[in-house]
Amino acid sequence: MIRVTVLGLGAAGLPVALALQAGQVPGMMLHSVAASTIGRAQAKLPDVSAHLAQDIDAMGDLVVECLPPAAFAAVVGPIVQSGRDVLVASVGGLLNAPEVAAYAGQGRIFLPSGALGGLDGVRAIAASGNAQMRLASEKPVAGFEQSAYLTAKGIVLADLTTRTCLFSGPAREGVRLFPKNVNVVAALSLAGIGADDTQLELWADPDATTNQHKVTAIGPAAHFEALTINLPDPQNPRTSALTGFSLIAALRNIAAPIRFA
Ligand SMILES: NC(=O)C1=CN([C@@H]2O[C@H](COP(=O)(O)OP(=O)(O)OC[C@H]3O[C@@H](n4cnc5c(N)ncnc54)[C@H](OP(=O)(O)O)[C@@H]3O)[C@@H](O)[C@H]2O)C=CC1
Ligand SMILES: O=C([O-])CC(=O)C(=O)O
Repeated sequence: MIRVTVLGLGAAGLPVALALQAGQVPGMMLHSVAASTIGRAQAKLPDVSAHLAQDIDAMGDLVVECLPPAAFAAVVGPIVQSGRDVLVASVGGLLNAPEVAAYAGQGRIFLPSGALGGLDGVRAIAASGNAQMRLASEKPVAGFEQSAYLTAKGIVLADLTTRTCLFSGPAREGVRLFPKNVNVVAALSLAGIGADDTQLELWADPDATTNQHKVTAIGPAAHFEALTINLPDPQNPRTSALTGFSLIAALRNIAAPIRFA
């Protein structure tokens, strides 16, 4: 059995821990969990060993990272360095903290599709060369946080009455400015043609009730579009409910003798 540690028990991490606990990932078992404090982790999962996210010795063979982006680099780098494999929800962390990616090889880093559909087609189109890729993402206003960048652009989220473009530009810049919102474009970039050549448009819509992500990938062999319409997690509207299921699907794939690749 592969022993799994889940770091972060919010919208993404809690469903993963519960699925492991319920035996829904063949070949894997829930070993331990972490939240912002040991007490908060124990309150959510009283029967599971809880520790801090920095306590590497307490972790199992495979770690599922579901932390806020700000915690990513300091926590994930040393875990990968310790030789453990990590399935990462905060995919944008790999762009914002490239030193973490440099440790891959000591332990492996697995990337899920997260709240996005279509990365299989994206990878094939990227392999065909000469591709163009872009993502248009749209969320309810409650899915965003006011930031210095938005204020400098004259955008006050609380005042928005119409669908508004918050950002248009290269994925790398979008991930830097909106680390909690566009892990999806980080995943698209890493699966496809890279964060400098992938384009992002980010929209906030006061009337929206779903998080929508539309991938467009154009290559010499195929033209591909994938629209994912996600329901937001009820507790955390920034995060789509599909994210946790994508992590569960990724764990099943990692454990399976016959895998998608
Ligand atoms: N790849 C993708 O497509 C997507 C990725 N994401 C990303 O996934 C990550 C997790 O998102 P989500 O589940 O929505 O986040 P939440 O805010 O819902 O949950 C975060 C969890 O991390 C815990 N936490 C906070 N700080 C620490 C710390 N220092 N050590 C240990 N635990 C800590 C919190 O603890 P407590 O419960 O005590 O508050 C909480 O359980 C984020 O980076 C998010 O941007 C999100 C959506 C899609
Ligand atoms: O959950 C979503 O729809 C997308 C998201 O927050 C992210 O990619 O960071």
